Amino acid sequence: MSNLSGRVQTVLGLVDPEKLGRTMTHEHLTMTFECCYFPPPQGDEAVAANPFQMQHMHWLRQNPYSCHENLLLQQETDAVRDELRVYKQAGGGAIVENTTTGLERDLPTLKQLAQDTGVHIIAGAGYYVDCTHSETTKSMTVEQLTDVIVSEVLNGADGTDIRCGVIGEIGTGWPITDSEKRVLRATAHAQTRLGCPVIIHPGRNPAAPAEVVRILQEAGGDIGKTVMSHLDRTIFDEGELLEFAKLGSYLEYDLFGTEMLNYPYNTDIDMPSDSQRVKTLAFLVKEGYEDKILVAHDIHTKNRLTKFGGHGYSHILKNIVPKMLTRGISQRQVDKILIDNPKHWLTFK
Ligand SMILES: CCC(=O)NCCS(=O)(=O)O
Repeated sequence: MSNLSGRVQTVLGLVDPEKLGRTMTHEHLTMTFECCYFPPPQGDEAVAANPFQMQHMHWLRQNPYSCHENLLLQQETDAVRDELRVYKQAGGGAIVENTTTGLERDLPTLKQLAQDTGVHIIAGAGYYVDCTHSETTKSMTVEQLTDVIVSEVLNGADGTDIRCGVIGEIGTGWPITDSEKRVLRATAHAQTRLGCPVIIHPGRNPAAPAEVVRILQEAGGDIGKTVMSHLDRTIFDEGELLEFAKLGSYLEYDLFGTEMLNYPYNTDIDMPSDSQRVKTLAFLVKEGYEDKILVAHDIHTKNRLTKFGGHGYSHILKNIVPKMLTRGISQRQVDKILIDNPKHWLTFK
């Protein structure tokens, strides 16, 4: 048994899982999303170049990826620090920071934020989607990728001694590329060696989550200790959702606060509203999946910070939980979703 067993690994070291409290399992505190820049609608170039004005707030919410400056969350560490203090006051205890290689992960900043705010921060190991894989990453074998991921958890990442406490978010697209498949296999191998939590970013297709699970399973991964992120923009049909849920992963609704008409990365997708998300959670609870649900905001652009008129990291605690309680989800079930499920997922075997 390793010294990680039965513990959660934060950027400040190992902690007793009981200490986490309410946990958002999919956030970003410092990163860049330049890899996913999407050109603005024709005629909107001037707004995109000068977005942070009151009269442009609605445009920015509808077109968050069409403005370079909005994608640079790493410029807002002071605002994020203030927000984490608000999150703590609102009853938050921990945050899983999902920034992996390809998104400019910054572990020293995460460590400083944890020290400054008292919020437990758990950092992510591994690689984001294919378009961010370097030539070196693309040329690595599964064994080499596994060694890197294991080392990020056991020794520290990016030349620091700051250790990651989860693998992910591991990025995959649709269809899943060869390089992404190698990273998935390495993730499963590393998970077998470490007994650690894994979290996946699936492609934007209803078949994508199950295909990822198939690849992980074939490589020996522990699906019961794996989170499937972004289900809110991926699986819409209730029957398909229940089919996927049967595979045994955690089911994460992590885009709370995101409401947009035209989702640029796949215009066939209708991004749900927060009310629709709550309805889906109530459905999953009714179907017996209360032990498998996780929630978060996945803040990854500036406009979602309260400094820029956004909902911030406390939106779920302040606004969504009261709504859940009026839609058939009990306080005990809310506590499972916010406290118990994250704790069980994050604890090393
Ligand atoms: C890095 C943040 C991220 O990948 N978020 C998911 C965005 S989306 O695929 O749901 O649009």
